[in-house]
Amino acid sequence: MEAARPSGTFVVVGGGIAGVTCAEQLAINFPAEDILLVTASPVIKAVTNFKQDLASLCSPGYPGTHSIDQAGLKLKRFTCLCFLSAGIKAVSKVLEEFDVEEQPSTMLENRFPNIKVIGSGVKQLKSEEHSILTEDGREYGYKKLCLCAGAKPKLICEGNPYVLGIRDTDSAQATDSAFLKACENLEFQKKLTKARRIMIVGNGGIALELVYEIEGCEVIWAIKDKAIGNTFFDAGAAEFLTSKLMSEKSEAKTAHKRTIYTVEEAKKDTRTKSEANYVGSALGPDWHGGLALKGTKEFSHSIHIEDRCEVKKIYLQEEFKIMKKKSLAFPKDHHKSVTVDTELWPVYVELTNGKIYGCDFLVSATGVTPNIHPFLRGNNFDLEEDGGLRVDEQMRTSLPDIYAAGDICTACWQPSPVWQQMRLWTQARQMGCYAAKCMTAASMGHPIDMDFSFELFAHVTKFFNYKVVLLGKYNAQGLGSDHELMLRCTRGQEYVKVVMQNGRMMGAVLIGETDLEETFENLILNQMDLSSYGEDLLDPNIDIEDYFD
Ligand SMILES: Cc1cc2nc3c(=O)[nH]c(=O)nc-3n(C[C@H](O)[C@H](O)[C@H](O)COP(=O)(O)OP(=O)(O)OC[C@H]3O[C@@H](n4cnc5c(N)ncnc54)[C@H](O)[C@@H]3O)c2cc1C
Ligand SMILES: NC(=O)C1=CN([C@@H]2O[C@H](COP(=O)(O)OP(=O)(O)OC[C@H]3O[C@@H](n4cnc5c(N)ncnc54)[C@H](OP(=O)(O)O)[C@@H]3O)[C@@H](O)[C@H]2O)C=CC1
Repeated sequence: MEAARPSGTFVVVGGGIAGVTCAEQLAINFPAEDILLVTASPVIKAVTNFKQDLASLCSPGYPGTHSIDQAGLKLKRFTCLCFLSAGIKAVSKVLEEFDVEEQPSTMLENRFPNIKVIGSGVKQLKSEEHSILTEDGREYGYKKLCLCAGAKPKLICEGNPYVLGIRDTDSAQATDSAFLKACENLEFQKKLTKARRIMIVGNGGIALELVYEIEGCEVIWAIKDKAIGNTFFDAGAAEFLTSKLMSEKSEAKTAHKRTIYTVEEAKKDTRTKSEANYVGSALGPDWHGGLALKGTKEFSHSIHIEDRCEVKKIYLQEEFKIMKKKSLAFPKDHHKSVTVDTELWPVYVELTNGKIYGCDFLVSATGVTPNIHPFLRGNNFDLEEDGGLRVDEQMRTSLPDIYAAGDICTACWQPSPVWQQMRLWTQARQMGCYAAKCMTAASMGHPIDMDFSFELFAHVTKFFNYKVVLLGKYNAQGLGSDHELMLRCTRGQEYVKVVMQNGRMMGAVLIGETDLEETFENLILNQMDLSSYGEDLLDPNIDIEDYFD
């Protein structure tokens, strides 16, 4: 084994958006120092085309005019909101727009000559010795380390080849490369092309996107809740979206937010790595954009929702046949629902509502677990209940000189009343950038204020081809019963909900082209007393922007 480098280096683990943003910010702050980015994935994720004058305050320092065709990569366009406080009480707001690009790591090194990408997974962290061991047998010392190793799908059932999770690009995209054989169980797209019926379990972001995108394959969608999309929506918004889901998909649907970049090119450039230990980045926005999510059948949409239920048991075909023979094993009702279905299926799923469905495979879209094992084992980190590394208001973990950002960490500071952590692209970028600033401040002995990004929760995405903006306590999270809601809804067009508490706006859900986001962001941030405006706030005949100018 090679000797550890002299400690004195900043090391970042993870080539996802949190790690790359962190490394870039460190490279800018310390142009004369080597920044090591150690990553298990063959591509890194970078934010490009950061368009906005004040962006440098929170961007990783991109020139802003990155060529779209660079290296022939397709881009993922992503729009998000960024709030800039001027260091004084007044907070101004600027719409931030950027692209997310998966790139070979050499592109990052070319842009930032003081970043060195180590294409090998971290096998072990030796926190007491301030060093990490990589899969390729090297050891690197660090003076400050930032862990950005992301998260992995939390599956309803581990080790079952018929239960797929969706995380890295490879798990969603089929290719026949030897490299991917290790990920065979995760080749979602390949399996889908042969599928007649699948079951999707879970009610969050991935499930919402999948049920809308999948064509030519029956989808049984099993959700714990009464309404769809519980992580993002209340029952009203869910109903607004369900009607869209159940209607035939429009032509416009095919205009994706962004296109997925195929990693094949990057893989040709890949350094030696342990295939079995490969851990990819989360796909992020528009991950399904370039995938053919089509099953064997000719129809477009066939979705059946089973609500208020969970998966009770999964039977392989042979197991199921035996069970069926011993008919006593199933209550009468079960038997009925199975015998109606004369087709044979590779796998059968028994739900807690008593129904059994045969299908080709299941997608477990049931959330994520921070990636803390196995490489952090043996280090005494404080963990939060969700399995994340606890970080304080300066992104520090409980161990000296170790920071964390993105999906791997759990924010444990006292948050602003209108911010909460969600494991999202935007927050991964903001945390990565802020962690680098904290590492810099600590190295230089300077104090640092909490970044403005954490003043207000703001997420922009698309579901069922509607623009969706979520602001603040959009689902009245943590407000108890002490709040009221105001709604405006035009079926098929827009759904607007605001959450009010003591006359102040605490959150909002905006579905469709409402044009309200800027005004509402301001109202949530400045906590103006809006009691006197009453329902005028959502009156479509009043130009609310003028009102508050
Ligand atoms: C299918 C899907 C769709 C999504 N869609 C959206 C969306 O539309 N909008 C949105 O805001 N968010 C979305 N997300 C969430 C978003 O992608 C994540 O929150 C974000 O990518 C997290 O970034 P990260 O850098 O923390 O982690 P990741 O992107 O997961 O990166 C982790 C990095 O760590 C590396 N790594 C892991 N273990 C090791 C190790 N031992 N040694 C070295 N390197 C290691 C990995 O190779 C990877 O490079 C989606 C997620 C998924 C899975
Ligand atoms: N457009 C966007 O913004 C997108 C964002 N993402 C992000 O990517 C990450 C992964 O997405 P996803 O996997 O959908 O995770 P989410 O956290 O969004 O959703 C997980 C869902 O699974 C449910 N669930 C958890 N355990 C079970 C179980 N055992 N049985 C049945 N249901 C269960 C959860 O219910 P409960 O909440 O009650 O536990 C929740 O509805 C998330 O951070 C998500 O925010 C993903 C896709 C798109």
